Amino acid sequence: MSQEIIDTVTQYCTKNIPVTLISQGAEAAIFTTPVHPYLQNTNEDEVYIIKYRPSKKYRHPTINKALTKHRTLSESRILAKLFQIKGIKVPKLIACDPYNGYIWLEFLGEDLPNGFGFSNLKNYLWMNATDSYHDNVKNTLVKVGEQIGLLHWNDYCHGDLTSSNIVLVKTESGGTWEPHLIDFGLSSISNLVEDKGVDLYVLERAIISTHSSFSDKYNEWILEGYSNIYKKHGKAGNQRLTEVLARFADVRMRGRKRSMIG
Ligand SMILES: Nc1ncnc2c1ncn2[C@@H]1O[C@H](COP(=O)(O)OP(=O)(O)OP(=O)(O)O)[C@@H](O)[C@H]1O
Repeated sequence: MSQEIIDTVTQYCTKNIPVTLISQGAEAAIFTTPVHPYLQNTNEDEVYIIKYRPSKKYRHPTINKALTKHRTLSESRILAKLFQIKGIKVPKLIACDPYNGYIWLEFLGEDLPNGFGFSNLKNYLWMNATDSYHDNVKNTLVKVGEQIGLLHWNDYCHGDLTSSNIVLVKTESGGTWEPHLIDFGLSSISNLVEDKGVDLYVLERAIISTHSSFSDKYNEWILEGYSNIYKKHGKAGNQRLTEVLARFADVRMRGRKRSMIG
């Protein structure tokens, strides 16, 4: 399966654009390339992301085409709009070919020291497991909450908010990390508290499942950052925050009941 996808992408990109597969999920295959699609590269160390949505064998070709186009366009539109919103950090959209299912993006993140892997939130928390309550960890998690708060305040919902979909980028000074959100394949524009509550619940579950010993504190810090954003908007902000948090508690309760009943 993988080789077939690599061949398709290699052929599409031509030999002028070398690609390396770095991840293959349920929806898409992710490649890196040193080549920008329409600018002359000035820096040989540049890396870009190519996200390709392969067609599914079990789907009718017409449905495949329609879904590929719809999902590729939807993710690109949301990324382009989010990039315009002050404070929200997402990868830059560089190019999009909705008919063939390709998105070209800015590459974010780096390898963490000591073999802890790529700098997503999940690996970062593993890296800090021996000093979990350090101020740096708190600052990072509060900033994660702020990113989600900004997203929700602007009525966007992520739809797949796991700790792997939060990439940490080192600040210029090198001492701290700036969380960026990636993978908007399931995202939507939504003012429903239900969608926001589900986003918060999905991330809470992701943190509990991979970092259970410290998850209470971690989730508290994320909510602290989230609340900071809403509280900046005075009475209206506080009211909307109360509604989202109430629904979040409700979603959590439903989740518990479901796992008890099975
Ligand atoms: N802009 C980016 N910069 C750096 N790495 C990225 C970027 N976009 C994606 N990746 C890497 O590729 C992985 C998969 O990307 P993404 O989540 O967008 O694809 P996906 O197919 O929807 O994934 P999945 O099906 O696993 O949810 C990410 O977890 C990340 O490691």
